[in-house]
Amino acid sequence: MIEWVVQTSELTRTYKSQIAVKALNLRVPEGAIYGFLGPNGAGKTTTIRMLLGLIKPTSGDIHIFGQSLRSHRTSILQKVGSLVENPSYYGHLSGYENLAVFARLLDVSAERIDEVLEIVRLTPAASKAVKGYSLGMKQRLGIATALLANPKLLILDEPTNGLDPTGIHEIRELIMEMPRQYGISVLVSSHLLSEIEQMATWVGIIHQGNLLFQDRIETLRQESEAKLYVDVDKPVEAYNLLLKDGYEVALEDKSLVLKSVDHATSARMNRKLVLGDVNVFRIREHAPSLEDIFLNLVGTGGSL
Ligand SMILES: Nc1ncnc2c1ncn2[C@@H]1O[C@H](COP(=O)(O)OP(=O)(O)OP(=O)(O)O)[C@@H](O)[C@H]1O
Repeated sequence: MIEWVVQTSELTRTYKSQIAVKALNLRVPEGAIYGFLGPNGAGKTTTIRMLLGLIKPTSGDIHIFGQSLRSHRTSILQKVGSLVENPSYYGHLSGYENLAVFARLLDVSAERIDEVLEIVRLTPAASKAVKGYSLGMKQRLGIATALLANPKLLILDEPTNGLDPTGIHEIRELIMEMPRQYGISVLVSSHLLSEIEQMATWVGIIHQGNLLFQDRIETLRQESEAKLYVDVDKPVEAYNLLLKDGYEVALEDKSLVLKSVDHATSARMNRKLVLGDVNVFRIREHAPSLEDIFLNLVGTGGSL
């Protein structure tokens, strides 16, 4: 059975008359890298802020580690590390000194500072002033801060925003290590499908406050497997003919759609249709990309 580290029920947040997040039932499995994907303005940050107790839901519930955030807020948030928007640092202090400030607040040992610097690969730059850090280094310092108190869950809101390809790669590699090496589940938001595709094990797609898809990334990939599209003059008759003959067939926009694309099946199916007095205009194979599926869900307005 899957253990859910985050479970929301009908989570909703409105701003005046605008619904930013609509009856969200988010499920983040333990050990997952959950890619929370959606175009700008979809409701990702609003959801994340609710999960971190930074804003109150208008309605609905949040359970993290199986406990209600409302009644166990402090104990839950002690085990959650987060990076939301660009964190602010003391530019004149070094990376180490900045972490030491947080470590004192969190009552964390000096050894842990060294450990998190090592994890985010900032040890060589630990004594350098943060004002000299690149944006990628600052984001890694942000993740180091989030890791200080040994969290079981890491919540990262668009951590690669504004980074160059090298910076994006470093953050991605870092995120991918979290469940495997440190037993930390991750919820990471992004508006870039390509990014989520490369690191997530689960994906939730949000658009205009609605969760349109949520499952394992493989399930999304299966949707992009090749199918056979058959255009005929009498789609309904053809559909019934194939169905009666035991084909796994569906009717989509007047085309028959079959899962199987092997030669023998398509030849047999073609013969069946022709003998059944159906004119076959075209048999074509098509495999939608993940991008097609995403755009289909959110419409072409969604940025990728
Ligand atoms: N404080 C606020 N007051 C009014 N409306 C808000 C507020 N915060 C967010 N919204 C609105 O709620 C909707 C969801 O915004 P949100 O920031 O959660 O989206 P997002 O998916 O994180 O997008 P982005 O990637 O652009 O940050 C948007 O239409 C936004 O304008």
